[in-house]
Amino acid sequence: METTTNRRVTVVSNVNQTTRTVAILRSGKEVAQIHLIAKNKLRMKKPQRIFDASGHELTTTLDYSTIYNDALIYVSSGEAFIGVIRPDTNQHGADTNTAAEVVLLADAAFVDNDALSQLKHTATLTGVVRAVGYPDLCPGLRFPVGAAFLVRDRVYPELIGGDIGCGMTLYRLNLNANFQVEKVANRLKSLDKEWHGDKESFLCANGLMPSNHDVQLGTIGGGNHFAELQVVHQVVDQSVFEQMGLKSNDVVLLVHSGSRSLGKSVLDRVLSSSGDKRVKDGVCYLENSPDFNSYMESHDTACVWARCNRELIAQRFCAMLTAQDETLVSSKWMQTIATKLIDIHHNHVELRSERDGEKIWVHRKGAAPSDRGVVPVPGSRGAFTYLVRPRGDQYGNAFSLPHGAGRKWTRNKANATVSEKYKGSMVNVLSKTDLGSTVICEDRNLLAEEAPEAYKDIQDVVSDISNIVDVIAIMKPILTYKFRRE
Ligand SMILES: Nc1nc2c(ncn2[C@@H]2O[C@H](COP(=O)(O)O)[C@@H](O)[C@H]2O)c(=O)[nH]1
Ligand SMILES: [Mn+2]
Repeated sequence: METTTNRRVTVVSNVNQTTRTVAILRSGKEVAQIHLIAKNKLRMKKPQRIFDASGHELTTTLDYSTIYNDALIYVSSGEAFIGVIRPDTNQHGADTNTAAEVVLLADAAFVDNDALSQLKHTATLTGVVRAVGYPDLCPGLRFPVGAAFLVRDRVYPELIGGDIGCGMTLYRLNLNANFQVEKVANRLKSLDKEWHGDKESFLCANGLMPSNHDVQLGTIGGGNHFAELQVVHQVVDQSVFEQMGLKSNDVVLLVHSGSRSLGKSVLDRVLSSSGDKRVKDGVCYLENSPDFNSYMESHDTACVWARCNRELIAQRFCAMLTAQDETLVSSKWMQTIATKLIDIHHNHVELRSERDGEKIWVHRKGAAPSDRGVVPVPGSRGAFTYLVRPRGDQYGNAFSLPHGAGRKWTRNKANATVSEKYKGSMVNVLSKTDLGSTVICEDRNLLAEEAPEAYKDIQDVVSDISNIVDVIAIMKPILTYKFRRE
């Protein structure tokens, strides 16, 4: 004879967690019962996934047998669990180990399950006290991108990645928007070729020693690095916009690049010298140990180098724009052409004070700092960039924000899908965007991999952070530089 256990549960809408209803759940066919309750009582059109209060997805009969009286059951229409995911909780909601808090700040934005698993895994690493995934969360090689990690007493180089110091710099240009984009596009020569100006003086002025990575100084690099001219599409907060030194007819330059081979060599050194220590959980260095000191010195140098790289890319870009000799540009000259408004790293580690005053290492892997004023959150070359100002104390979101829209498709998927979709006309179609902007990218694969449809919807990303930021302005791309052969 079948035994029937009735349990009183509260069924909650994952997206809008104030929408909930109490119901009696009978054992057997729980999925169908919960779907019915979600449709009839929560007015959900297509309930799909079911989670417990810890964020664990309920998929097996065994999962359902552990539902206890008064449990909270979250129903989603396919999106990932929203809220604090606690690894390995028991049926009463208490942690069975000391794993950290996992926070996922995504609701409207699509989040890949592999990315979520990677995020949860980071919360099990020793010393990690909070792992926060932003709506741009996507899978990395071993650790996710679009996340920040608060870690006590140690640093994990792999939670920063190889492009140490990668970030975004925003300049206001002393040009008005009336110039002809195509004319300007023709002036832009390769920003991937070596810069033949006086590197040594440039480095020295920035406190850096020459190294064999300097052939790449001032070069943009592959992947999703870019330099982009944008105009103002909409001003949302006029007073903050003006305080930033912006006017509605301004043209801005957004540069996204990092430390090129220098940062990669730092991570490579960490991985190759770690030997057997490099287990699943990654290499970590205890605060003030010799390895920690040596890593932090290289990390800090890579961050300064990355910042200089963005500055030199901007100088070369502006020199080409104004038909100057790009080898002769200088910071002083740049100040007559442009004003730097924002300059942030989104791959780095830094020490901060937590709410309780305790010092904590904030690791960012594709996460913009939220304690330095307004930051840009770009979508793609075919989407808007939002200038957002953090609001509130920012503790819950680990002093960080999304660094972009984040990839929806892997590079392989984007390449295959986009090449198939546009076939022979791909280069022509993708050299313009739906926003009417022009794209310079002479590498077919990169053009496809970086197509706007390969990225998540930036509006979803911004709506997911609407309770922790204010939108100040929305910028529209007019010319994106990715890669030119000559
Ligand atoms: N405005 C533009 N945004 C872009 C472009 N290519 C990528 N992106 C966005 O930037 C972030 C950067 O990600 P990262 O992990 O490489 O640091 C990415 O998530 C996109 O949202 C572009 O050409 N223009
Ligand atoms: Mn980056």
